[in-house]
Amino acid sequence: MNRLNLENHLASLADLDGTLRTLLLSVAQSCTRISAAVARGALGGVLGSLESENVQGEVQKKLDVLSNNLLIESNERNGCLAAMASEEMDTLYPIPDDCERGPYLLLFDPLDGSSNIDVNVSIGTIFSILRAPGSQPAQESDFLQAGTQQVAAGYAVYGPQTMLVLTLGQGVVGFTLDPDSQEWVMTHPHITIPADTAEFAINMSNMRHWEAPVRRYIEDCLTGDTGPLGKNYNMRWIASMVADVHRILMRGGLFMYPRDARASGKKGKLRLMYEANPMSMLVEQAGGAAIDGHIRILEAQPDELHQRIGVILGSRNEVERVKRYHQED
Ligand SMILES: O=P(O)(O)OC[C@H]1O[C@](O)(COP(=O)(O)O)[C@@H](O)[C@@H]1O
Ligand SMILES: [Mg+2]
Ligand SMILES: [Mg+2]
Repeated sequence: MNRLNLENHLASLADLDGTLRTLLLSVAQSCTRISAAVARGALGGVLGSLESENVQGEVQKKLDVLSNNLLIESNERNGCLAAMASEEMDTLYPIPDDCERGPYLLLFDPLDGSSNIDVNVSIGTIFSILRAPGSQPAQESDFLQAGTQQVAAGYAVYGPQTMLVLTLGQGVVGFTLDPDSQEWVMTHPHITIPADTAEFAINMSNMRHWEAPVRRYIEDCLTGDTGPLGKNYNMRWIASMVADVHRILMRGGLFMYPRDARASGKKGKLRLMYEANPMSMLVEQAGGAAIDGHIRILEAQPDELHQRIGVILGSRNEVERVKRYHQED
């Protein structure tokens, strides 16, 4: 069989800047290493929590920190980066003085779906790449660029198969990690999201805190074929954004982690820079849409590195309907 791997695919893109190519291979290499740690699970002593909390007050799992360290280790010496930023680090990570610096910024959620680590359910790594504005040394403000400025975004999902899903702004492609050769083999050359769906994903336990437009939409879905949407809906909630978004990229659907009335939910739960932006770029590039309720997520102007945002993304017609419900509210 003639197999196209990630390296050959990137080499075939004539316009791709060589530094960006090196960076993408280096990020993919970090994901290969994280995948190996995830697969060892209890045998590798990687399950369970640490005593520490991250800047957002969340208890860190061993794998959150391990994955963060692997990403730093694999990427600080590749000569591609001015700095990195992560869910698990309070502020930016500057490239050390003894390493060559490069023109890009790398942001990541090293381990997404932390509550699923210890129960052997799909988890992942999400990443976003921006251009560094050029100031040396890099500053936190360099990262505060709208999602439209991303030059690449993607994720690895550690599930029944390990996959890497990537966009460089010209469609979405998917690779599967061959467990024998440890190669990322292209298995999904043109990922697209159908415009319509009859499947939604939301944490229903938060229903009493939702804003009216979200409540209205879900009530319409639950009414089924006798209600205004005229069809019966199914529901899925994995509680790993990476796995829920992966399902949507594979077969369509609507994913929502909306803002809600709780003190902790007023700004949304998911983080703009390393969760919402990269996933929104992937979803848009696959023909879907991504909004915070009112505006396109990719146009949100970030004020801080760990900023949160409401997220509604997936099949285009369904996202438009939820947007309309927000406008009518
Ligand atoms: O447990 P909840 O409230 O359903 O939240 C689940 C959401 O939180 C997240 O786990 C947040 O990401 P982290 O695990 O990286 O903190 C998302 O992946 C997921 O969609
Ligand atoms: Mg996450
Ligand atoms: Mg995380």
